[in-house]
Amino acid sequence: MSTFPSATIVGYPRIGPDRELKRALESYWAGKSERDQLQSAAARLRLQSYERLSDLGLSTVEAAIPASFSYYDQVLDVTALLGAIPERFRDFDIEPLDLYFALARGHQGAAALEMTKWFNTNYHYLVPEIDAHTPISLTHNAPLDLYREAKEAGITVRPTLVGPVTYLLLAKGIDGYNPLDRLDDVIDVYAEVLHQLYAAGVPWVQLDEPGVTSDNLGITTEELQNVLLHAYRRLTSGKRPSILVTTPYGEAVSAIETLSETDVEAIHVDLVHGTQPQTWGNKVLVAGIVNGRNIWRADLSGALSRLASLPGEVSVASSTSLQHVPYDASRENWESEDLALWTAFADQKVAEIVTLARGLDEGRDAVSAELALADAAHKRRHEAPGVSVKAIREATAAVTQADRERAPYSLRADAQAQRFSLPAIPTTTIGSFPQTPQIRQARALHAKGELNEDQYRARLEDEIRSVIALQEKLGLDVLVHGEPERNDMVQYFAENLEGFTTTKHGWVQSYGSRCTRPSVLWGDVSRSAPITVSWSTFAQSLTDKPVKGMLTGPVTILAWSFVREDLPLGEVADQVGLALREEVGDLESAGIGIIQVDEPALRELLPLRLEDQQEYLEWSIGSFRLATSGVRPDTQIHTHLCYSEFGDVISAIDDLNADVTSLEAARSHMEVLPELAATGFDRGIGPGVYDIHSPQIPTEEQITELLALAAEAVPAQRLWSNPDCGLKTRTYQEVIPSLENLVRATATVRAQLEVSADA
Ligand SMILES: Nc1nc2c(c(=O)[nH]1)N[C@@H](CNc1ccc(C(=O)N[C@@H](CCC(=O)N[C@@H](CCC(=O)N[C@@H](CCC(=O)O)C(=O)O)C(=O)O)C(=O)O)cc1)CN2
Ligand code: MET
Ligand SMILES: [Zn+2]
Repeated sequence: MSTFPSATIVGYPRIGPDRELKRALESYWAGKSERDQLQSAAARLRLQSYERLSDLGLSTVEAAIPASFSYYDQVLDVTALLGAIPERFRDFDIEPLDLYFALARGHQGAAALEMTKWFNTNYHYLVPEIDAHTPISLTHNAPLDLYREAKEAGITVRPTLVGPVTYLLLAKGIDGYNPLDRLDDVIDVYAEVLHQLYAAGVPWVQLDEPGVTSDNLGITTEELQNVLLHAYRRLTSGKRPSILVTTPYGEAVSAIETLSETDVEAIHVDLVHGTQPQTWGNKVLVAGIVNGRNIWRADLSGALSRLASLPGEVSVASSTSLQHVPYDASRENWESEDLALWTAFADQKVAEIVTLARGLDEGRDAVSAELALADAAHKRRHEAPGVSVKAIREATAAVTQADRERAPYSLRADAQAQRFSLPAIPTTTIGSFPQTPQIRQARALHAKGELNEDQYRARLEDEIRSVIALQEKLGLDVLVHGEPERNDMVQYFAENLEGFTTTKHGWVQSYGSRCTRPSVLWGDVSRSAPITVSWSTFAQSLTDKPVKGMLTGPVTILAWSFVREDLPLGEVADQVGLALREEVGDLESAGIGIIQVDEPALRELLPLRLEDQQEYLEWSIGSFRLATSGVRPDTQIHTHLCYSEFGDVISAIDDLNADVTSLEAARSHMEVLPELAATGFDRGIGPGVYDIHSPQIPTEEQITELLALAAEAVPAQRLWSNPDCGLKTRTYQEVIPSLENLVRATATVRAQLEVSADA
């Protein structure tokens, strides 16, 4: 076995410091550039990343640098490697890279693979579809290509793949099939890949097994143990490079003990989100001590003490891949010196890891300057203005259970029915309308000072006028203003609340070419002025139909931001909840009768371990209720959740106590409705009747079929008709015919119900 480097990372961002990969991908997809242009842009990006990591101190000779590139998604990469292509894609005569994109984005009527959240992050992977007949055999050893490409540039990288167990745990079995039944076929391919890597002289390979940290994947600890033993005994039996298995995102003690009974050479542990195992045999322990999920400067002194207490051969690493954080904090123009001092993005984290490795090797004194700086940053957090604001602390301390309660639902339902007199199965949308290039451009000009406040506002009001006119023409029942003023549903609120800051270059990949700039929640949160009221009242002034007020909920604001770690999350959530409660109150006072508070990330933040879930649900639901319970009975509160897999939070949907809940449901054919009914849920529900993630326009028949299915599970008085999610990523060309079909289909189902009621 060759030695393992003393410092490494689990993975590095790949979208490019200036989103070069995003631009190259979107240009290629739009037919504006050739495949080889995309491929050379990607190669440039990879080599630049390796050089950067080497400048930051990772070894170029010891396999310290992971080859963690992906064109779209690391799980899809394995699907491509295995050739595990669902039948609907098998007859296309297209190049492998185009087939890869077809799986991600759909192609000529073949629906894309489903996309879902990667563990408890805002990154999405493409769900493999595996059944007894899925072809599984090595297509092309892409990890080997990456190794050779780097080798030519004089750098020994560590090929990195999602491990076989996690791959199958994340896969979807067709018709109840258990994907793990194909474990041996998958291992055959991995073994072949490893053998080829070995033959090419690759010293180390990394297999990521985050699946072992989750209780939500339908496997018992015991079964997992057997599967791991079987997989890694087989994988280590042939000729192969040394193997590092990583276990990021959570608690992995028992899996690590199991892995230590196999012949893998190194095991990674997430020491930030999990606990330290008792034993890891004679393996190299790759200690994930620098947090890959946040952007706060590490407590180097504490980390070094902890590392020094670990017996055996230890390598210093990130807790997870750094793909969840932006590249470089030094590029930001921070609004205070404190923020500059407190923050560390991927590059700063690599430097921290290198520092810790040096401290471990040469002793504390060798890194005393770095330790002192980190200590000073932590000390400063306690004193800095805005970190602890007395009035805000008093307000959250004064919250009572009564602040989280509304009048009984029956009373609300009557008051609302009188106030709004909506038809059966009211039609609505989830909030955003297409973010056109013109809107984005106006925002960019406004940011540069080339459009003043009034000019920018005037453009957005024009947009709202046209969105309202369109909805009236379509015949929708409850309208929205379309959210044109928002760059992002979280960032927009962060820009308008105290206690947050936002970044200019802090892009993080969310899925494919789509990125977000997570906001930074560093201080106590409060609202200094109304945020959305003028937009909502402007929109309402244009129509007699109700226009929904539109807010993002506390849990989602937290989930999609980098949150301070010196206060319990539940308390931070209540601060945000109180700020939103003021906004809800102002919307109500301004005559907005329906207010939607989106919580698409409620499921995402659900802890991976069962034992932690109850506490989470208490504070998360509590903060939503705090935000929404201050209103009159005749004010209708809506919420919106996406990303199916509601199973684990199904009772939480009821506990939110919203009057109307819209849910993603189209791709899963309304499966959620009977589950929800079983919990006793009896309020308004809008199961999505078409999938907005696909560019394909749903037909009237398709929508009618889904809505009729929904009408079997939910009485018409409580059923709503809406798309699965917001329309911001779509074009008007797609949106207009889709909504026309939605309105027609709804009319058809209403008529069917009347006929059967008369009969
Ligand atoms: N935070 C967050 N997480 C989420 C979602 C979400 O909406 N927000 N939705 C779910 C799915 N994830 C998504 C993530 C990103 C996007 C998305 O559309 N991202 C846009 C960027 C959105 C944005 O921040 N736009 C800004 C900045 C846009 C921009 O790139 N501006 C140009 C300049 C303007 C121009 O000339 O076009 C630039 O900076 O170069 C704006 O509109 O103001 C993208 O990648 O393209 C959609 C869904 C789950 N997680
Ligand atoms: C990711 S959930 C999106 C909800 C938001 N109101 C929208 O329509 O875009
Ligand atoms: Zn949504």
